[in-house]
Parts: sequence; C-alpha cells; structure tokens
Amino acid sequence: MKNDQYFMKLALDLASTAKGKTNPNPLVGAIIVKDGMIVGSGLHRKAGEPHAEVHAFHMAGDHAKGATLYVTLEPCSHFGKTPPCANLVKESGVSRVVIAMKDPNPLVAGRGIKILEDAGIEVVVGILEQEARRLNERFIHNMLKQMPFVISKVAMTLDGKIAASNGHSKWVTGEAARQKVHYLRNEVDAILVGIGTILADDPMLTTRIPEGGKNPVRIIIDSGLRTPLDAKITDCSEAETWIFTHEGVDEEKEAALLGKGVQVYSAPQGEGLDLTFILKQLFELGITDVLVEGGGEVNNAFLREGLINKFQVYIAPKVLGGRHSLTPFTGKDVESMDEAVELEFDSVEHIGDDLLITAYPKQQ
Ligand SMILES: Nc1c(/N=C/[C@H](O)[C@H](O)[C@H](O)COP(=O)(O)O)[nH]c(=O)[nH]c1=O
Ligand SMILES: Nc1c(N[C@@H]2O[C@H](COP(=O)(O)O)[C@@H](O)[C@H]2O)[nH]c(=O)[nH]c1=O
Ligand SMILES: [Zn+2]
Repeated sequence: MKNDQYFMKLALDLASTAKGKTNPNPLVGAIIVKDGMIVGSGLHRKAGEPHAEVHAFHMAGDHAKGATLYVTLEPCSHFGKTPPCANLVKESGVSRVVIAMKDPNPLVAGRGIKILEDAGIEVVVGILEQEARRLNERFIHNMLKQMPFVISKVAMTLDGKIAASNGHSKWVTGEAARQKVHYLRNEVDAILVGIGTILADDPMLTTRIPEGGKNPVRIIIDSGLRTPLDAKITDCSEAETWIFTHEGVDEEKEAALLGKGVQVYSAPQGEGLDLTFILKQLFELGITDVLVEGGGEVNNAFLREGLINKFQVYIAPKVLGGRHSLTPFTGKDVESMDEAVELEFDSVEHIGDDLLITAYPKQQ
C-alpha cells in the first residue's frame, strides 16, 4: 500500500514542473487517490489560470467521492483571480485531505483548513512540509517580507577569483554550468548587475536556452548613470532594462536612454544606492525574485545589507592566483574573520567539470 509520502512526493514533482511560470503565485500540485489508484491530478501552471485542485477534480469527476486529496499547499479560501478551492474540495465528496504546508498568504493562512474541518473532512497537515517549503521558498519570502527573493549567483575559480585584474573572465566555468545559469535566468523575474559588469563584460543578460526561454527584466545598479548608450543591454527589443540611478544625473543621458526604451528609476544614495529601497520598489513593480549576477561590489553591497536569501556558487577546477585578481565579494576592507557572514551549506552538485554549491544565510 503506497503511503501519504509517496503521493505527496508526486504532487510536489508535478508542481515543480511549472517552476518560474506561476509567479507571483506559488507552485502547487494536487493528486486525488481512491483505493490506492490516482483518479485525478493537476498543477497550477500560470497566475490567473485555474488552481491545481481545479484541474485534479476536473479529471477525477465522481471518483473523488470518498477519495483522498494530496495537495502541496493549503487549499485557498479567498476569491483572487479564481474562486476558493476549499469550497470546491468541500463539495467534491473527498473524505480526507493531506496538505504539505499551510498557505502563508494572509488571505488564507489556515482559513482553508478550517473550512474543510468544519465540513467534517479529515485533514492532515505537514506531510513533506520541508520539501514543500523549499519548493516555494520564493513565495513564502514574498508573503512574509513583501520583498523579492534574492539569489546571489557567483562563478569563481577554486581560489575564489571571478576575473583577472584587468576584468578578463571568459570563461571561468564551462558550458554545462553556464547553461544551467541560463535555466536559472529563465525561472526568475529579474536579473541584476552593477555598472562594473556592464562596463567590463557588456553582457546581454538574456536567457539563451535551446527551447527558448523567458528573458528576465534586466536591472542595472548605476548611481552615476554611466551605462554606455551603445551597451548591449540598452537594446530593449528582446528584454526590458531598468536602470536605478541617483537623483540629479545627466538629464541628456537619461533622455537618450529613455529614447531607447530603457526605464530609469532613481533611488536614495548612501555609500551606494539604497538596495532595500530598490528591492521594495521592484516588489511593487511585480518582481518576485531577483538573480544578482555581480560583480564584486554589488554582490558585497547585497551581502552586507543582509539582502541575499540564497547563494548559488559555481566553482571551477582551476586556480588563477594574481594579487589583484577580482573576487566575488569585494567592498571596503574588513578587520577580522568575525565579520564573515555565516551560511549553511545545503547541497554540492557536479555540473559538468564544475561544482555548484547552494547555501543559505545561517538562521539567526
Ligand atoms: N565569466 C563567467 C560569468 N560571468 C558573468 C558575467 O557577470 C556576465 O553575466 C556574463 O558575461 C553574461 O554575459 P551574457 O549575459 O551571457 O551576454 N558567469 C558564469 O556563470 N561563468 C563565467 O565563467
Ligand atoms: N496557486 C494556488 C494557490 N495559490 C494561493 O492563491 C493565491 C492566488 O490566488 P488567485 O489570484 O486566485 O490565483 C496565491 O497567492 C496563494 O495564496 N492556492 C491553491 O489552493 N491552489 C493553487 O494552485
Ligand atoms: Zn485555490
């Protein structure tokens, strides 16, 4: 007899196939099981489309009577773009509902479960909860902090260099690792770099994957509005470019960039531009996650303001050396190892010839 974990894992795998496609909504999978047989399944594919439960019940029809529903997120209880799933579950005739995690959306947050329990349905919560929370780490952060989820991606040699002192960096990591970065770009709403990377690499910051992907919004931190008018990222035919700069910059330059379709936003400036202000503004503009791809100054600014929620560090099997080679987190000097930002390693994976280390800030 297959157990609750077996079917919840299936629901999580279903949900994960829509990664990056449901923003700002979470990833949700639903499986309906009757006498050990799957009679309905579904996932949420895109914000505004039906929820996972709707698809599953549509497929199950009358087989839902007396069945068990496995769903990776508490059925919603509010009228958003779609009617509440909790009512649908109540009317479906299922006798048992197994939920991986409660919905952190204040509009739901336990109300869905209450509707089901008040209808006499047996509800079990917390099956594979950690996996479900990891799958929806971006959504949970959005709901709790009203901020975009920030991923810091670094590609460095074994001895921690991202480029030679003259900025030469092509390439640190190999084809497989670089392609995996493009799949990550395909999943996020925005990619962010500092003006240093624009001046050094003149990157396109678009998603190039064989099956064609979604180009994230390109965010440039450029307090002095130094982005060259002929920089590749000023061509907005394939992707949007939003430059964050400081008030009182060169109006002519700004007008020329606006003329090319670039959007220019201003932000308060302390030592550098106020990144918390920028992230809050990005969240208001609908950005739910941001891939920060460097360089060292911008990475360090995010690090020191405690704004990085996830680290993805690619390590190449090479040693560059060089007293002034560039490193992934620079900024002003530190006096002691005690100033290090502590992390927790989550996973190490081989990606082609490179390693990918995923880490999270240590929970205080
Ligand atoms: N130099 C390397 C990287 N370098 C990343 C740079 O910051 C910049 O994003 C790239 O030059 C992007 O260019 P484009 O957007 O593809 O046109 N990133 C990597 O993962 N590996 C490396 O070896
Ligand atoms: N995607 C999803 C849920 N998403 C929940 O509903 C909210 C979005 O509602 P709406 O705007 O109507 O799509 C979202 O913020 C989250 O709280 N709930 C579910 O029961 N099943 C689903 O598949
Ligand atoms: Zn719903």
